[in-house]
Amino acid sequence: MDIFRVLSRGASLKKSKDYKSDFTAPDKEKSTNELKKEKELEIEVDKELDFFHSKQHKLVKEIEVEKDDDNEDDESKEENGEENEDSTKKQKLAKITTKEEAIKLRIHHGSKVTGYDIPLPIGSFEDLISRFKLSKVLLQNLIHNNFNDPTAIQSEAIPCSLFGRDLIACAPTGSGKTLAFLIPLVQNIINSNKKISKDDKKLKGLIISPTKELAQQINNQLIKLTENLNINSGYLNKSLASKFRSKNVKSNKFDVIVTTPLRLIDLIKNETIDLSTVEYLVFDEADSLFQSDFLEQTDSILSSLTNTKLIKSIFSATITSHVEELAHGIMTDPIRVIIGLKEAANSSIEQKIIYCGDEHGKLVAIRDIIQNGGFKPPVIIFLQSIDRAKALFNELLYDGLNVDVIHAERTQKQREDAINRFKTGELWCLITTDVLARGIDFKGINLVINYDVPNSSQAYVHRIGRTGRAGRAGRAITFYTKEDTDMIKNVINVMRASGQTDGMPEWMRDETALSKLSKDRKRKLKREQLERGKISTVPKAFKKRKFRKV
Ligand SMILES: Nc1ncnc2c1ncn2[C@@H]1O[C@H](COP(=O)(O)OP(=O)(O)OP(=O)(O)O)[C@@H](O)[C@H]1O
Repeated sequence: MDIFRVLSRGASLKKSKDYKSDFTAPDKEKSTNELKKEKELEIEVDKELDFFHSKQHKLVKEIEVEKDDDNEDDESKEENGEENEDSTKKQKLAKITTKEEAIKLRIHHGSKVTGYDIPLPIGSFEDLISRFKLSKVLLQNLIHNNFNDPTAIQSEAIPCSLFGRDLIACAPTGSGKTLAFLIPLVQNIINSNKKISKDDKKLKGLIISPTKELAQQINNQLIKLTENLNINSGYLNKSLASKFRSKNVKSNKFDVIVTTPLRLIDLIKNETIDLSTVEYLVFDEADSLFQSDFLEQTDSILSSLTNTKLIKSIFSATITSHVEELAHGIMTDPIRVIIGLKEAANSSIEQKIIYCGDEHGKLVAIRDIIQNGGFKPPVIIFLQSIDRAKALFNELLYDGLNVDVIHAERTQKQREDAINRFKTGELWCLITTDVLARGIDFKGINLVINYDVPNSSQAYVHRIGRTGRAGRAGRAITFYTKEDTDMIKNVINVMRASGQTDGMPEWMRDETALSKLSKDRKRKLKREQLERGKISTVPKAFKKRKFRKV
């Protein structure tokens, strides 16, 4: 790619009146062919230099301009299935049209796609316009939110769901799985709504998430994506659930509902929600929803979804073979998309483990990181229980750190406040339990500290996945003590699979150095909480003034 040709063009600041604002020569001096080539080159260069896809591509800008010029007309052409000839020409770029191109893209992305009759991936969001008549308003909403190019999982998952296929999708943390299920869901709803009158609208989409924070985050993303599309989505929080229970709200008020399992089951039991019209079902963080503590609830939701046309998708960064087996049991000919390695963490996270001996050693280690400049905010610290999260919070508060704590015993308001302060940078460090380990998208977290070793390799992948998101770099440090001899093996396995052996002591790098955990032992570790010593170095009398009840 001739990057320098384009970058050096217009380097002279002498600007005659014949020259355009970007200092390029006037168009009349160039042939149409030259101009076309130059435009294509600019788009390519834009893409090559725009590592985090933060710039709007010219191609897309042009589609937007056309749209703005003739908004209504375009939409009606779209409805009639007509296409604007000019924009079709422009859309020729970044298309995947052959199996060979698909193979190349899949090698580049590290994607493995299996199943019967697999559709070609997409090379760009614009590709969706010609192949699936993607709504231009939806494309505009993507661009306005700076989603310019599809990530690997989006390239594969979106066409599968638009073709109405059941889907098992596994891709690294922070790689854009949310949009991978929201874009086709929204487009499918746009298509269905075109065929009916406003009064006949019915609830069509259901998204299940294991935590309230994640459900709310998904709904926020959905609201941004559906701007000007006349699509109603609702996060089933306490207040909305009570409106359903008192029959002040009916299912057909919404096109999509995002919820945690228990809230929904409560309404199913009271027969105040009608799920028989739902056509698209997504289980986000599916492996957690298919684990024994959630399985009964998941099953009961599934039995209320009676529409024979129901399309099901499951998404997670960690999908075990047991979960896949369960998924196959409820799906029809699903397509399986795996991005990267199933057992690995996101490759942009630098992982390290630190041996601390005992509990006292952990406090010494964290203070050492703080004092030696390794604690670059924003930082998230994970602990195994609410009591331990509270105890560490009071220790670090005593040290004068700008810190807060989130756990299941804090009120929804306190949790939301802390999250907002953390997001705006007012708060530097958030201490939490596994309640925030999955799906939560804090932008630009620099460091995740596992103060307590997570109890499974999946929990480890999700916790450290709060950093290193959307192409950014991140760091993860895990403390371990003599009590963690078995538990740390889960972490070591993920580090090995992710090529991060530099972050472990040299003697551990040899694969034969540590005996493997049996399946039984892994299961036991997941179920039981390790007994740990108290977190405290400062006598209570000294702490009194700063001690806060949390
Ligand atoms: N196509 C895109 N271009 C640029 N940024 C994107 C794109 N798709 C998603 N993102 C951004 O990437 C970040 C991570 O996305 P998302 O939360 O969907 O990740 P995820 O794969 O679901 O992660 P997790 O497994 O932790 O739930 C978000 O901030 C999102 O806005």
